Amino acid sequence: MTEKQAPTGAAITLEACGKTFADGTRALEPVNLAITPGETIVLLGPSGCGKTTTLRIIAGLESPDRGGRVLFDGQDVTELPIEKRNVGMVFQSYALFPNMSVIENVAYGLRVRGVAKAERLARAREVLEMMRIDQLADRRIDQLSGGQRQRVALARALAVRPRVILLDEPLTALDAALREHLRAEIDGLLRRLAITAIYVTHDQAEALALGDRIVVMRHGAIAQIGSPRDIYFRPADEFVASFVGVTNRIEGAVRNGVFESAAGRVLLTGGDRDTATLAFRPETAELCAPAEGALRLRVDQVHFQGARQRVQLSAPDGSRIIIEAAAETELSLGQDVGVRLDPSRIAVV
Ligand SMILES: Nc1ncnc2c1ncn2[C@@H]1O[C@H](COP(=O)(O)OP(=O)(O)OP(=O)(O)O)[C@@H](O)[C@H]1O
Repeated sequence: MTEKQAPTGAAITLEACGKTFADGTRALEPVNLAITPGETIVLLGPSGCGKTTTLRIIAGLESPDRGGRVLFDGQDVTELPIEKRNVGMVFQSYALFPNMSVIENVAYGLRVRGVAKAERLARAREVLEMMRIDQLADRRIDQLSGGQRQRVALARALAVRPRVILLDEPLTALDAALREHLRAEIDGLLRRLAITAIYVTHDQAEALALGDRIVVMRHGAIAQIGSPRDIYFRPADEFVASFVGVTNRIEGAVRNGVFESAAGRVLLTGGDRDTATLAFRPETAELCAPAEGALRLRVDQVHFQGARQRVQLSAPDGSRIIIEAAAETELSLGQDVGVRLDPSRIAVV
């Protein structure tokens, strides 16, 4: 991540914004959220948790239930329609005009705003150059690849110089390699422009890479708001822990300051408990000889990933543990191994 410039984006505040649809579906519990100018906020959560509804309320495509308010830079915009809010939007499906050229698509928002032709084409070209796709200016949309289309969609959203850009799963339709590439590009662009951005995704890797802060949502409510590190290393509850990456869990009990389970014993600093769950991330554990580890487990599966390998282990009681190991470590299925844990990176819940 590079540092952002002095912000040019709007501060956005949601006050008690809930949403009940006409058919009675309660999509959103009253949500409070304060987004600072220039910040990139990621709304993360499983399908149906209310991410898109939140985004549409900010855009002005949906109004919140009575009592809810949306503020841009302190000004109440709750009653303002989308075209008066100066927001840019990018969707998963490109929503470009197929019969117009790239530059006409990018200039479209300026045309709607009554900007004269010469100026709107100049501004559209400027955005295309900034995104390094000016060589595509005269192509038709159906002559573009998926990645190019999504760049054009982003250029079109930025051309109107919005105070906030709203992105709803913009990379979902693209293949994995392209997704990662474009994600890095979007990150660089948002930071360079210091625009306020709200990005909806159900992909945790995308959220961790892009967000200044992440809002984890569940059943129409906010489960946790925090920096990517907060969310990853200090999840507020089981739901956040399991949604954001793989977490290993071992059931056991704590006696005399020692966590005891079928997989092994771990020295702890906390108090005793009859039932306890030890939780840790795959990359915080280390393989070692069976006699040297806190846990003793059996190798069930090995997935070679290039620089690393992901190893699935099992305990005598059947519980499964995933860890990451250096690719050079040779492992055979059924082999007994030890696992060393970093005491500062385990949680007992
Ligand atoms: N116009 C509508 N009428 C009735 N229910 C709706 C409407 N739009 C959305 N919903 C419901 O509101 C809930 C939240 O939907 P929303 O689209 O905000 O979820 P989401 O988190 O964006 O999900 P996804 O990741 O699948 O897009 C869902 O149960 C959905 O079915």
